[in-house]
Amino acid sequence: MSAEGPVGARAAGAGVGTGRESGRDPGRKPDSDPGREPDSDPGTTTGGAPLLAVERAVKRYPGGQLALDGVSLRIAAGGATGLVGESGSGKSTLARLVLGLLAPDAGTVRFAGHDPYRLRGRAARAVRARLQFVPQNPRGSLNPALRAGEAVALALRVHGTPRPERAERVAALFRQVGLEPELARRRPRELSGGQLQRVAIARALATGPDLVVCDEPTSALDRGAQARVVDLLTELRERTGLAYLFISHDLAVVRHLAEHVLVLRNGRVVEEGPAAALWDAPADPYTRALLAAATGRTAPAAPTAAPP
Ligand SMILES: Nc1ncnc2c1ncn2[C@@H]1O[C@H](COP(=O)(O)OP(=O)(O)OP(=O)(O)O)[C@@H](O)[C@H]1O
Repeated sequence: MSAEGPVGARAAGAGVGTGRESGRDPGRKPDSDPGREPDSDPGTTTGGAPLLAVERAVKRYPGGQLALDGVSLRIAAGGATGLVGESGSGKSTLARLVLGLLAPDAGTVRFAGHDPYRLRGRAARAVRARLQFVPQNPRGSLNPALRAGEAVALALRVHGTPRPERAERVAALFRQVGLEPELARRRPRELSGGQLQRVAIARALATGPDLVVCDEPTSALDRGAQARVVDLLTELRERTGLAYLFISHDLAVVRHLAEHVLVLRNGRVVEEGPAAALWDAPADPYTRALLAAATGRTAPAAPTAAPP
């Protein structure tokens, strides 16, 4: 999905805040966080329901393109699910549904019990603070006229952090993503791709989200920066207990970040399962092709029940 597209545009505005709505410090572990009350917080789980539930979602674009054809997925609080598939398989369309930028033609999307597309006003702002987005291309999603720190401060402002607290919070968020706070003074053109992606992650974390949708967050980076961003995302999840929907065409990257993986082809899930199982013994020929593309090796076919 293009970062300049509707998700990037809206999430840049919506994906901002203080975490005040949920009373959390995004840098804390869940068990040390007095604000995290899974049972009393209707959004973290809803009577045991998953944090995110997409049920049999169908989306056809004007002009007839069937982008999603009955896709279901669930992510529990703190879980990490990967979505892989080649270009055009429907990954970004699913991200747009989850972020409430598109409505499904059939099926349902529920985040913390809410339909993200139908939310309006204060409720929308409070829920969106908990549902964040990291785009593919941070250079396209960050306003070139704003300093990096201003972009994060804007996120804090939209979600109600009082002005006197913002500079300190920006510095804390920069440190949290492994950036020297001094870099907050630079504009996007003065930062590397990896640094920019960390700024985009800091901006997403500013609201204290429960779920971050990452759409190909490393594909614009070189191998080294890619690995460092994957490590950062892993560490942030361990530290804060947030959940990820991690979208990529690259099974190798997804394997490191996700426990559960769905393989999407032409808008349908052709295979899903634990990341390690898909990696070791993919059942579907399409998954095997994705694996071969990611690694250069030909995976063994998964054992079948009985020979024909
Ligand atoms: N706004 C649109 N109008 C019409 N068709 C669209 C639109 N956006 C996407 N499509 C089509 O829907 C299908 C799924 O597109 P989508 O962007 O979800 O795929 P993707 O897996 O994210 O691809 P990529 O990895 O290239 O971003 C494609 O066939 C695409 O051409």
